[in-house]
Amino acid sequence: MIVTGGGSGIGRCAAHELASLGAHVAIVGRNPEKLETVRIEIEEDGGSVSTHVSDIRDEETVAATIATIIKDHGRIDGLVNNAGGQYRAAIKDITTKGFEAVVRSNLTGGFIVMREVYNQWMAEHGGSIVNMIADIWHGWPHFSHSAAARGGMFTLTESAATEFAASGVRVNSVAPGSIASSGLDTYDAKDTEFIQKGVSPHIPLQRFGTESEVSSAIVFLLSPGASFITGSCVRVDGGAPNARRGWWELQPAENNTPFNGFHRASEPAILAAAHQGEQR
Ligand SMILES: CCCCC/C=C/C(=O)SCCNC(=O)CCNC(=O)[C@H](O)C(C)(C)COP(=O)(O)OP(=O)(O)OC[C@H]1O[C@@H](n2cnc3c(N)ncnc32)[C@H](O)[C@@H]1OP(=O)(O)O
Ligand SMILES: NC(=O)C1=CN([C@@H]2O[C@H](COP(=O)(O)OP(=O)(O)OC[C@H]3O[C@@H](n4cnc5c(N)ncnc54)[C@H](OP(=O)(O)O)[C@@H]3O)[C@@H](O)[C@H]2O)C=CC1
Repeated sequence: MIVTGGGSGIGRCAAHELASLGAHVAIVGRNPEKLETVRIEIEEDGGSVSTHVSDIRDEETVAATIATIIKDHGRIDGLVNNAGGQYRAAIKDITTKGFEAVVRSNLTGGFIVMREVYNQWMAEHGGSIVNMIADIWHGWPHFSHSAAARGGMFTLTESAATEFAASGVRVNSVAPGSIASSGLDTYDAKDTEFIQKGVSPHIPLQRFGTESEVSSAIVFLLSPGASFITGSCVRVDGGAPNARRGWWELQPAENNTPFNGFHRASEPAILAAAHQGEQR
């Protein structure tokens, strides 16, 4: 199994879960120290793991990395195309260079990895691919570059599912909403406040999700349990896109307690609690 972005957050969690189920996990990322830390963790737990330093935007390195994984481990049954990220900015402030950096990170890079895995292995042998996107439905203000890229990845997933089906390759996407992953630590206090005040009040399940809640969707889609699922998107978002004006009047009274003008899910304690659940 390959997990890009396996050195932290959701990717790290998925790598742990896949290794605990008996898979060899090849984790890919730019930062060798992060990968090394996860390698040690997985090996301490008795799992099998290899680390591969590669920027998913660098076509040559990606092609070489996939070739190395096949040479060393003999097969690629699954790909978790998870690496990515973005910074917060209004459209008016996004430079062309910044827009392209985010699109390359969240669309072009994932495309390159998926194409190489398919061409070098899965076209002949089958497999399963999970592409990570985000809660982009109805747009993603202040993250528009990422929304544009993830929207592309959503339809790329649908196209690939049809093109690759005859080769026995399933391709699905997972769309996390607000997840209390280590990835949120890459945002500064102003961004975190924006996320808490602007986003969490609109989550019907009243909290951020956890890394393991996203991982379990990924692992399910990779598994034979999902053998008739391809071209689908599993949302892991606490119902956020379905919340509409007036939705919280439907909540039991004890859940319906706005916090400083915002819903109680915006309390830092809630975020901290979700984080705490993910500590090893
Ligand atoms: C409500 C939202 C809830 C949050 C939900 C989402 C959560 C997550 O996704 S968690 C994952 C978070 N992790 C990350 O985002 C880390 C990965 N991100 C990055 O690596 C960068 O953001 C990247 C995608 C832009 C890629 O960075 P890099 O390859 O290192 O690119 P450069 O640093 O060379 O930047 C190129 C260009 O991009 C512009 N830019 C980059 N960062 C910023 C910034 N913080 N603010 C404004 N502009 C930025 C900028 O134009 C850069 O060019 P230069 O100015 O010439 O450096
Ligand atoms: N947490 C959330 O709320 C949400 C997360 N997502 C997405 O889920 C995925 C996982 O995020 P999460 O675990 O939260 O955050 P993290 O920042 O912890 O994970 C992102 C990983 O991607 C790797 N990465 C980023 N860019 C590249 C690149 N160009 N080449 C190789 N590796 C790269 C990083 O490793 P390194 O630094 O070593 O390169 C890092 O390990 C990301 O795509 C993220 O945007 C989507 C919606 C919501």
